[in-house]
Amino acid sequence: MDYENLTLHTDKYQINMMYAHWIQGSHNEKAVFEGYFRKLPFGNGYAVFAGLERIVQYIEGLKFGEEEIEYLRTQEEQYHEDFLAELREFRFTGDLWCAAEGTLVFPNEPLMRVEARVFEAQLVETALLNFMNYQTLIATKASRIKQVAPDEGLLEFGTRRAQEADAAVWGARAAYIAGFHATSNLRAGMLFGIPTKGTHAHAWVQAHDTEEEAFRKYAEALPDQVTLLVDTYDTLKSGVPAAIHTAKLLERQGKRMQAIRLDSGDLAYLSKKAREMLDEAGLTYVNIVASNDLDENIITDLKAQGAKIDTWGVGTHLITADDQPALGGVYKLVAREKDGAYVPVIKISGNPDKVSNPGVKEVFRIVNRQTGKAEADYIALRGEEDIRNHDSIKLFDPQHPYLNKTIKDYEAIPLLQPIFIQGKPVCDRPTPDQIRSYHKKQLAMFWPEYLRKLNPEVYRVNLSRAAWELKMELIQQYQGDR
Ligand SMILES: Nc1ncnc2c1ncn2[C@@H]1O[C@H](COP(=O)(O)OP(=O)(O)OP(=O)(O)O)[C@@H](O)[C@H]1O
Ligand SMILES: O=P(O)(O)OC[C@H]1O[C@H](OP(=O)(O)OP(=O)(O)O)[C@H](O)[C@@H]1O
Ligand SMILES: O=C(O)c1cccnc1
Repeated sequence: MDYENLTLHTDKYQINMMYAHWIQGSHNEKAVFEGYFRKLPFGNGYAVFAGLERIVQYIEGLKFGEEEIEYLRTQEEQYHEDFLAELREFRFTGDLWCAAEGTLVFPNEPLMRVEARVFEAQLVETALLNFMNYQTLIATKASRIKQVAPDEGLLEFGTRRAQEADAAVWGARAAYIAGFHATSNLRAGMLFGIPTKGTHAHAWVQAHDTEEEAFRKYAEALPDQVTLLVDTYDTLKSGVPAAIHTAKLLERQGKRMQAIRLDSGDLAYLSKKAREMLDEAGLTYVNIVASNDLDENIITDLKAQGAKIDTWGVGTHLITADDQPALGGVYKLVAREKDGAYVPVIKISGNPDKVSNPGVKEVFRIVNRQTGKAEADYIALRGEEDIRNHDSIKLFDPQHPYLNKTIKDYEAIPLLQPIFIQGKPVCDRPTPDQIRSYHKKQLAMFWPEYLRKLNPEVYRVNLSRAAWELKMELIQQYQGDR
């Protein structure tokens, strides 16, 4: 079995729709789908787009091999042999436009746009959403943690609690993009070239007669990277004193112990006491690492209590995004080919938030040239007059007219970049380090009011007048038809 082939990493209904299109002869008609989410996770003011590298790998690897074809034959006896033969020839020949990883993104703006034969565009929905939703969620969670601990070390420790192996490595990458410094997962390090770090577990201490012996032997083995876990028996009475003793042994060899790690108890109290003890012993250079079910709220609290912690190890709450374990990104048809031309399509819902924005769209980030700060995102229909050539732009909020705003001297930066054109990859593949520094620059483009953890300001995402009018026209058309 080829476990690497992700072509059937899709919902069966996609293949059913592909089949029905094929039977009806409409499978080669072009369709445009857009991917976006409707609500920000964790009550955050922004999300950090991630998942594109995985999407590119997936699209490049799309191929129905003999195993896949044989399996489909067993799943649905109505699938015609000629359809299965067509699948054997399948490859992605369309266009994919996508936001860059690390970009700050907001609800209801297109982050991915697939323009392809409906046969192809339909197949990829499930996987694209799977990758975008998970990685964007974890990058956003990690970014929240980074916001509250901007000057400390951040280690990703989540693999043992991750929802299986893929989530662990891609989650580690997402955390790195958002500003974490290293992961404990070596495979993530090897795959993506991100830094790895590791201390030791309680098992190392338990495997010796005394804590002092355990620490000494560890220091003998890895003298240049000694971080000792001090909470196995009694943190302040035995763990920290034994660690101090080991640090002194290392000093005699001209070496410096790196840190101690606290993994239970009152982390504020213990870190302050441990700091005092280390300082009194002249070990001001020994850092304190803390772990144990941390997240952005506990870290904020610990800092408010004056905890003396230099590095945070964060696992479960980050990698599982446990306060909101899914991002609800969707993939909606916005235009389809009819008689050789595109017609816009809409999805209407009793829930106004779920009514889709019809038509093929572009997204621009409107950046004020005076301040260098982002003022709003602006969604226009493809083919509208290019707003990059205008002197001023009127941001229009049809539902709240008093919020209208005119911006002068702005730069309009397109958010969607070409990734595949006619099936060929056309994008650079930035490294995680490049994405990480791009993300940092993205953050600098936003006022802190949008970035705060609790009750952030709502960043403006507006439709152009033409995009709004098209939406109203289609709503009227469908409601008039009833
Ligand atoms: N001073 C503090 N203020 C707020 N939260 C804290 C403080 N110290 C520790 N915490 C958090 O409280 C929780 C304590 O969890 P828990 O009761 O499982 O830990 P424990 O009993 O200390 O250790 P163990 O992992 O051995 O069970 C953790 O999420 C930890 O990060
Ligand atoms: O708490 P997290 O944020 O998930 O960070 C990772 C945790 O994994 C390890 O211990 P493990 O949880 O396996 O055992 P423990 O709870 O007994 O320390 C480590 O000591 C951390 O506590
Ligand atoms: O290196 C560590 O301290 C570590 C790694 C994974 C999970 N918890 C801790």
